Amino acid sequence: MTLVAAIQLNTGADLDANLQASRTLVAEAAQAGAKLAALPENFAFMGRKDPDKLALAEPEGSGPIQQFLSDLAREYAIDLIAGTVPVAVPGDPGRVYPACLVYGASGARLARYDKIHLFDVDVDRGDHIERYRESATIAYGEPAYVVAPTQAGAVGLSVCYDIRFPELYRGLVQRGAELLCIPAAFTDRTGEAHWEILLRARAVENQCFVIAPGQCGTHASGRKTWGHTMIVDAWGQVLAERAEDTPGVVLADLDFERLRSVRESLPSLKHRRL
Ligand SMILES: O=C(O)CNC(=O)[C@H](CS)NC(=O)CCC(=O)C(=O)O
Repeated sequence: MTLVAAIQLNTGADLDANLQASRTLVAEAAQAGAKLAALPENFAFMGRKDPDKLALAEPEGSGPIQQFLSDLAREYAIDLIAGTVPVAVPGDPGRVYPACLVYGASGARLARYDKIHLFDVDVDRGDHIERYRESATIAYGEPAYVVAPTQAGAVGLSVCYDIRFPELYRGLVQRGAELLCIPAAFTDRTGEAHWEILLRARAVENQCFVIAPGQCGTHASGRKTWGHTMIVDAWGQVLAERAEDTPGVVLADLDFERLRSVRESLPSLKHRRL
């Protein structure tokens, strides 16, 4: 059994306050005995306007956000999956990579995955359309399957809108993933309709645990996110979920023997013909 934590945040436009909130909840997770904690997409910053984050872009491997993450992992001896960090795009000051970075308990960086699918979507809110054009300020990650070795096993990395592209997760499970991480800032509208069903489907079809830390509440832009941070098992059961629309820690004990018994008794991953 391995205790893991998904951290729900309501990230605002004050970097220091956001890092402080992340620290407090990672500390709470570590004190509860979690071996791994996962922070949501954009945990460090959500500004009034999409381009505001460009000012925080850090070169790969250095900068205050990455230093904070490395220190935090080491200080609490916990593996840390950092939703997304704005990493500079060489030669393009107008966009950042949405990088999901993983740190080990020693503070060393274990993996980097850049979000592949960008949310260029018009969300129909009944009386008006809410327009998202993520690719205007975000650079596409190069398609890749990234599996990070952690204290909670092999973790397949993805971010938010990626959840709608099941082929990514099939590739991750074929490369050994037993836990799928989906840090998110889902819209309240699409979240209500699709969040739980998509998370549980990815868990069932890939026979993996799913850990999905989300943003919640209203942000500086006026947009609302869905919250409902959850951890799901390989049978599709929700092991733990945050019901409150406020920041907090969601904990679950992952039983990897049970995962293996699910894969043995219902060997759908071995029955694939395509
Ligand atoms: O709203 C914000 O400011 C923050 N949101 C995000 O950073 C990202 C990119 S816009 N959100 C998603 O990918 C939502 C996906 C989603 O909601 C879906 O697939 O339905």
